[in-house]
Amino acid sequence: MSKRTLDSFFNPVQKKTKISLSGSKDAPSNHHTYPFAIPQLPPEITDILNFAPEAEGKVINDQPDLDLLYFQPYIPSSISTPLFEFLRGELFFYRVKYKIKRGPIETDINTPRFTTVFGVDETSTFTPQGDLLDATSNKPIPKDRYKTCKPRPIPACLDLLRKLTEAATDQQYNFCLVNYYASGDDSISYHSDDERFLGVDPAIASFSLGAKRDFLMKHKPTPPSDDKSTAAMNSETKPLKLPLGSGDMVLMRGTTQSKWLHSIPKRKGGESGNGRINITFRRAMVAGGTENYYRYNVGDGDVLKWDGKKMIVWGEKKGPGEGVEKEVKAEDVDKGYAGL
Ligand SMILES: O=C(O)CCC(=O)C(=O)O
Ligand SMILES: [Fe+2]
Repeated sequence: MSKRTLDSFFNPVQKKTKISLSGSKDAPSNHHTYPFAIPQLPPEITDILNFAPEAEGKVINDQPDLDLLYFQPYIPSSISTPLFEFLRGELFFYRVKYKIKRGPIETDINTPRFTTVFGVDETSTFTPQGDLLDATSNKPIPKDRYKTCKPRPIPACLDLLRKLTEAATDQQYNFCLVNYYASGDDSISYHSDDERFLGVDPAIASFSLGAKRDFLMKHKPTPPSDDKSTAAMNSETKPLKLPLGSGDMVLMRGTTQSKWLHSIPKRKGGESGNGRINITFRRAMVAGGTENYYRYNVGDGDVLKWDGKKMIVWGEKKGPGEGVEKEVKAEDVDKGYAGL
């Protein structure tokens, strides 16, 4: 039997309710699909993150079909800037280009923000070693399950936030999408995240870090009808503007996605030049969701990394640990988020 010292008798071991005790001493997250390893969050951040949410969520459901839970903030204010700096500095990003076809016309789309994504839909799970298993049989997945992408496990630094968010919102998430808006020229146009692969009335938890940006919402147009209640509702709904600050979280749930649109419009001046990160947690139900998310958030272009001042192309090394100094600018026209 081990002896207890007098000191430990008077200072009994604290019972911790932490979800994860991972700190910077643990190995970085790595996987064969990652261009480079992603460090663990430093303990200065994880220790405080366990106190989230800092504020109680406020329900916003005073308009037809709208159901939001707004945390102002969710992430304790003492760590929102360090967390923003950590994620901007340590994650890999992409500037995705793709084509859309409307009838006979093909249009080139340059996504007007930096993006990255991690996760896999409900039909598969990652082993701790990073291998994909079928979620039902627990056997390796068929080779052709993901034809257009290689799913990436959520790194520990984002998985801790995912687990905390699951507990606080009583929902489950298997995807983490990250947007980086470098300046007021970066944006996301009006869309809804109501793809079939998310199931009916999906809950989406959306975090803001860094510069304050306006989050605009408006009801989807309702088809003209003789029905009085529809006409009444069209005139009843008014657009909403949430000035999302660093650490805020908006949980969109119920019919919000099927009936409302949301956007982050371009802005001149203000804080937007300092950069903003958005993290969304979602739950995709089928393999098509996984293929969609990787296509529109990773794509097949260059890997980009923050060099302390700007995003540069990573990979073509010119010296130890350095990427080529090729600035990636927000040259894009926001032709519209396909949101397919
Ligand atoms: O940046 C935001 O707050 C919104 C991002 C968003 O709507 C999306 O990624 O679908
Ligand atoms: Fe969205």
